[in-house]
Amino acid sequence: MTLTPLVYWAQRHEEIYLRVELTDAQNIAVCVQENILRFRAQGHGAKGQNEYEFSLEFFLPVKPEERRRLKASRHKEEGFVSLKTGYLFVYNLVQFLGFSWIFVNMTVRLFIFGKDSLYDTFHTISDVMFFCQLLAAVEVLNAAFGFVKTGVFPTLIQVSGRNFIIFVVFGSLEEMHRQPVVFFVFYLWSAIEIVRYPYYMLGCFNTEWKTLTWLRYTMWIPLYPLGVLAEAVAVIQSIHIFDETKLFSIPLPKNIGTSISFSYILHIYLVLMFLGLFINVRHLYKQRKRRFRTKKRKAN
Ligand SMILES: CCCCCCCCCCCCC/C=C/C(=O)SCCNC(=O)CCNC(=O)[C@H](O)C(C)(C)COP(=O)(O)OP(=O)(O)OC[C@H]1O[C@@H](n2cnc3c(N)ncnc32)[C@H](O)[C@@H]1OP(=O)(O)O
Repeated sequence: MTLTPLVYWAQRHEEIYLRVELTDAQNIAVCVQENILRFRAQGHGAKGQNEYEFSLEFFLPVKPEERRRLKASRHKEEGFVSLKTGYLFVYNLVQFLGFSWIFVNMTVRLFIFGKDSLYDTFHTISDVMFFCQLLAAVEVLNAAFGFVKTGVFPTLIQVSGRNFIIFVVFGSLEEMHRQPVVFFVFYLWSAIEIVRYPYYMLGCFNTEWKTLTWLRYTMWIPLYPLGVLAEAVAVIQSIHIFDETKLFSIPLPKNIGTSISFSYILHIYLVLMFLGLFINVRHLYKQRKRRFRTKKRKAN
């Protein structure tokens, strides 16, 4: 008589996770033909040491590339997966706490001090923002090493774009510290992150909260163009300061001229910014379509 092991089923977006309750499993045979998955192995299950098998019929055929992933997800990888999940969860939690502190602090200060709070955002918030944005560089590595299913380039654009603004435009010019534009840039950045990171945290446990998913894939529509616009204002405001202070200017040999102002780089950066905006808006639009298309299909 064939014995059937306990099989746990979990499902998210376009993936199905099956956990077969067998310890010391050996001679594992898993195959997927069209929409049927067959499993057989020897191991210790509910009826002791035995041979166990089961087959499952899916609603639709399994994509060939998904079958490969299925074969690869064996015992040895489980430890790595839980380590990766733990690492991602802690990373997302730290970022969530950092950006929540920024957002709440700025909101409370706005209510208490009104317009005056716009002028000292840099002094009250910049340390935590420096920390969170430096840490965000990890996201490029996460994408590059395949820890998360996302493109390296959009992440690189996002992280380097923000870090250029915070470290070069704001950080190096004291004259920029008291500009209200700092408030708008920091507020727009943190508004999206207090939604994005909890969304990822839930994702680490294959869980989702529909309202949060909707917010994650919708809020960028007004926030991203506004954020880039605020950053462009900051860059434009800094141009004459770089010209006057000659900070970061490139000295030239005497017979050619004095120096090349850093403001030339800023003009090029302004163009890159709108190119970056276009690339990332297109990326986020695709992610949104993918997410909501999957959902609609499931609902039908
Ligand atoms: C070569 C350098 C050139 C430099 C040029 C510079 C030009 C600069 C121009 C641009 C300047 C931008 C400045 C920024 C402004 C602002 O931020 S304004 C405020 C509004 N901003 C936003 O809305 C953008 C927020 N940021 C993002 O959304 C991301 O950073 C992103 C890279 C743009 C898109 O994220 P992405 O990861 O690709 O998409 P998701 O759908 O969220 O994720 C895909 C899947 O990956 C999983 N995942 C991702 N990260 C994590 C994680 N940390 N932990 C766990 N899981 C993660 C995620 O769950 C998804 O998986 P599934 O759910 O299974 O699909």
